[in-house]
Amino acid sequence: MAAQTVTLHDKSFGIYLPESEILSNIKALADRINQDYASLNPLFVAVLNGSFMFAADLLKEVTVPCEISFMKVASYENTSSTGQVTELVGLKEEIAGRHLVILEDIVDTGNTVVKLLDMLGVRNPASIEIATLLQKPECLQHKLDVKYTGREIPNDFVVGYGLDYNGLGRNLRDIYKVI
Ligand SMILES: O=P(O)(O)OC[C@H]1O[C@H](OP(=O)(O)OP(=O)(O)O)[C@H](O)[C@@H]1O
Ligand SMILES: Nc1nc2[nH]cnc2c(=O)[nH]1
Repeated sequence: MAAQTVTLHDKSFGIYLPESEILSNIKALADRINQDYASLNPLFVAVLNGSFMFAADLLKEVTVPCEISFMKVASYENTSSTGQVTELVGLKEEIAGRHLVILEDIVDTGNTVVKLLDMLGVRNPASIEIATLLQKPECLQHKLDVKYTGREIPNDFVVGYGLDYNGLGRNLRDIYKVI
C-alpha cells in the first residue's frame, strides 16, 4: 500500500497516481507502439535521469524487435525549468535511417524534447516520435506533436517513479504531487 504523503526536503507531496494506474497507462502505450513499429526495429532513446523507470517498464511490454540507448540532459532546478537544456551524455549510435522513439517521463514546457528533436533531427533518422508517461498541456511552450502520451495532468509539480525534487523521490513506486 502506497504512503498517502511523503516529505522530500522542505515540501510535502500527496499520492496522485498509484503504481497500478501508471502500469496500465504504460501497457496501453506499449500496445500502440507494438502495432505501429511491427517491422521497423525502433531505437528507443530514453532521456536520463527521469525516464529510467518508465523506460524499463515500457520495454518489458514492447514485443517487437527493438533497441534502446540513453541520453542525459537536464534543465530543472528546484521545481522550475531554467530554460537552458544542457546535454550531459550524448547518443553514440549511428541513427541515420533509424526509427527513433524518444522516451520521456514528463513533457512540461516542452523545452527538453524540442532541444532533443533538434539535436537528433540533424542526424537524418528515418523518423522521430515522442513517447511520454506524463504531459502537462497547460505548460507547453512549443508547437509540438507528442504522438504517445500516457496521461495528461494539470500544472502540478509531481515526483516519484523516476521524477525527482532536487534529487530525492526518484525511487518512489507511485507518483505524488506537491501539496
Ligand atoms: O518539458 P520540460 O519543461 O523541458 O520538462 C521535462 C524535463 O524535465 C525533467 O528533467 P530534468 O531537467 O529535471 O532532469 P532529470 O531528468 O535529470 O530530472 C524531465 O525528466 C524531463 O526531461
Ligand atoms: N520532478 C519533476 N520534474 C519535472 N520536470 C518538468 N516537470 C516536472 C515535474 O512536474 N516534476
